[in-house]
Amino acid sequence: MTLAPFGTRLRHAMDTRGQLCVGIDPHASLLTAWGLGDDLAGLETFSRTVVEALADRVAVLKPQAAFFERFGSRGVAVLERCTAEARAAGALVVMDAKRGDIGSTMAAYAEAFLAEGSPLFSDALTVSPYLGFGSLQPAVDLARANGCGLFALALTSNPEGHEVQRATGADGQSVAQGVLRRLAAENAGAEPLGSFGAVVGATLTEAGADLAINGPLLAPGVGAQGATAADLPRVFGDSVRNVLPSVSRDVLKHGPSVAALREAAQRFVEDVSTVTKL
Ligand SMILES: O=c1ccn([C@@H]2O[C@H](COP(=O)(O)O)[C@@H](O)[C@H]2O)c(=O)[nH]1
Repeated sequence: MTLAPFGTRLRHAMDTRGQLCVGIDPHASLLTAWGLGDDLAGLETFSRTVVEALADRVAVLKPQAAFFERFGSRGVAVLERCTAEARAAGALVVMDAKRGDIGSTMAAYAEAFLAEGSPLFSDALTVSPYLGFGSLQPAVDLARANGCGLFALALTSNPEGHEVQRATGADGQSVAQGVLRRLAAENAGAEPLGSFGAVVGATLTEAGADLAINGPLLAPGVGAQGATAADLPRVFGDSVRNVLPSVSRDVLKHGPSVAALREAAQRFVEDVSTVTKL
């Protein structure tokens, strides 16, 4: 099946369901808080419950691959089911695996997540451009061919990211600005929204970079890391309509009640809507 471009599908999802991505991060502490074991059965119940609660109503679900991989191949099998079920229920899935490598290895990573028929096929993948933006070309090509998207790490939500991302490159611009410029080039002419997004933390004091990339801006850091919806206009300025705020723990802590998970997500959707519609 040929998918419409990811940017088009994401714009529609954000306009109809609201600008929110909920992360599926099965921390050991959350499994325990939900009364589950920190084991494979707990992982399966946790991820199934989140998908049941939210996949038919939030725009995007973002499984954090690391929390599944810690259980080895059987954890990855849970991730496969979770991804397929979330997509079947209507959510877009952004796989948070932060892949980045060179040449044929990058191509293999891209095939793992962005080739139709792959067990982990996702609507978009987070990628690291810090082996050089050009090293992501196999993923850019496959994403474009298959109606998928990428989110490249530009200005991450953690303070440690600054030493690399704010460093000045040979062209006198910050390294992050260079990543944003390359994303803008990939999105040139795309309507209503390009498919090649940036990760820009909602925790930043200010962006300090031009975020007008004609693509989505995935904004982790809302909730447990301290940012709120009220911070979004300050960080994202005129690009706030293209922001996809991402919350994991601050929604997930309301489980295992399906109703409570839904209420928590809905509160974030409404908070975000208040600031993006100004
Ligand atoms: O800059 C980044 C990039 C990715 N993340 C990921 O998002 C979630 C955040 O979880 P919370 O519980 O809402 O803090 C997690 O999977 C991170 O790996 C990020 O936080 N910052």
